[in-house]
Amino acid sequence: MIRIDHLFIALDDWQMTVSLTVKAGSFCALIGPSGAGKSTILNAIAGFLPHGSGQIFIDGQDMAPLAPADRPVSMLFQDHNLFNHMTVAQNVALGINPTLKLNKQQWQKVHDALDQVELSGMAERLPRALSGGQRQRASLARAILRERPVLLLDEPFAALGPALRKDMLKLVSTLAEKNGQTIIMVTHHPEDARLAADQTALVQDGAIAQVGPSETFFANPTEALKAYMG
Ligand SMILES: Nc1ncnc2c1ncn2[C@@H]1O[C@H](COP(=O)(O)OP(=O)(O)OP(=O)(O)O)[C@@H](O)[C@H]1O
Repeated sequence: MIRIDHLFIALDDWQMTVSLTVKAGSFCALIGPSGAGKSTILNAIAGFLPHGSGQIFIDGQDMAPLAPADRPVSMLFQDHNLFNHMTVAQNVALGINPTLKLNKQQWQKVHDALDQVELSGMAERLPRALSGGQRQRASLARAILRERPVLLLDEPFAALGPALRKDMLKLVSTLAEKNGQTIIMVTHHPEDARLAADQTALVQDGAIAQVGPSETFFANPTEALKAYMG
């Protein structure tokens, strides 16, 4: 379980205070206007942002003393996930060992992960020889391979067309379920939340304006959600 408890963050003159609980193994979508603080929440969980008061717990463990690399978290961004000078397999292998010194068994894991995202035929290609969707699948393979209990997705499929985005959402949900991972995903598409998320939270002006199970969330909109949805 992820528990964010009265987390306070100040960035210049912008401030945010957030509390949010995400059940272990579930999928939470963060929606909301630009600049509301969605990415800031993910960055705080990943340890990229120092925070003031408040706490973040993952499976009961306080994240405060842990450096980003030691947190039980993998993060996937909209782009810039892959190194252009490395092959797809090498990029995925970074998830196991940043020095790329892998034994035979570990390389097998890399190829198994590529298999899971249906990229096994492209292991030796450079990222530039992949489509946008294939690149995101390679990034996803690396995130899965790291076997961290929490997967943070920051608009990972925003650049993809609607059909491909839907496919990627299904893929990420299926793989996370199989691997028992908890997901928090930032999206600008409420339909993505409806489709894939167990729980949705509306982030607005540095606070959670509405949160609940996705099936009832959109059926019972607050004024804030009505305004966001237009
Ligand atoms: N390093 C920083 N220094 C100062 N202010 C920042 C910094 N990073 C973000 N902010 C501000 O914090 C606020 C929240 O930003 P954040 O990126 O979390 O929003 P968001 O909801 O993810 O927006 P978007 O949907 O546009 O990506 C914004 O007002 C932004 O300008």
